[in-house]
Amino acid sequence: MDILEKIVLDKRKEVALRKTLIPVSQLEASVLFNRPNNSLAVVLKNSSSGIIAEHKRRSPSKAVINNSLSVQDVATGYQNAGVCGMSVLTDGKYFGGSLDDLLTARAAVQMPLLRKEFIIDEYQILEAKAYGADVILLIAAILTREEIKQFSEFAKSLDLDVLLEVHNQEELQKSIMPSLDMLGVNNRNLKTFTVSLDTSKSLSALIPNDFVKVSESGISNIEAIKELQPYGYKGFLIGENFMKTDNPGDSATNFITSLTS
Ligand SMILES: O=C(O)c1ccccc1NCC(=O)[C@H](O)[C@H](O)COP(=O)(O)O
Repeated sequence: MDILEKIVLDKRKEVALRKTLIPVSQLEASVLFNRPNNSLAVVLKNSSSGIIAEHKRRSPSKAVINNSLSVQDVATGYQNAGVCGMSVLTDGKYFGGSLDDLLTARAAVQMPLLRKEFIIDEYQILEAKAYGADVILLIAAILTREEIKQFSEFAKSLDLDVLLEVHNQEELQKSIMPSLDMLGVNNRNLKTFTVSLDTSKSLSALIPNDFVKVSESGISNIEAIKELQPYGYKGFLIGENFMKTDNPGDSATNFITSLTS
């Protein structure tokens, strides 16, 4: 069983339990539920840096990255750095995150927030909206084409952006549909945990121009971004490279300054 299969197995149990604790009516009554969307896709289209900075305490590939920072400080630091949006990992078991992290980030900043989660049920999309997200992630490797269609259309009906993530050509080809805003190519091989920018490069030509292209994982220097920009990438999701430092906001500031100067 690979890591995604393990995560999904646990996620099904977790979501079943969460549904018994917080009914849909309570999520829909959240003050954030009617908040207008701040579109990450629109911000990325108009940005010269395209940085989406992630809050990531730990991961299956790297164990602990940084456990000692407040989400509020990280979010404020990223916003001050001028990133286009922030990704907040909300999975607890494998990444040490939570929906409260998303809520804390939402209270601290106005920029677009991505709920980084392993979505396998519409209920999690309602949670994303209720806790202040602007964007959801759908992972093609764990969903059928029918589920991608159902979940992305449901997200659009709630005024959320949709980032669809793929790892290979097969996942990409089954996923293309008009209810997606952004197509993300994940450079991390989830069987070996190795990262290669070649994944983003080789899939770029297969992504129709209607979608904002995002490259995810393993981006640790500005040279990587300069290498990917000619392939049409407008968004770059960076986690560990910022989170492994004592001050992710300052690290993002220095990164963006070198990239845009
Ligand atoms: O990061 C992992 O080890 C991981 C393992 C299994 C599933 C997903 C995983 N990561 C989620 C992400 O997509 C990354 O956190 C994100 O792209 C940032 O990556 P990085 O800049 O390499 O921290």
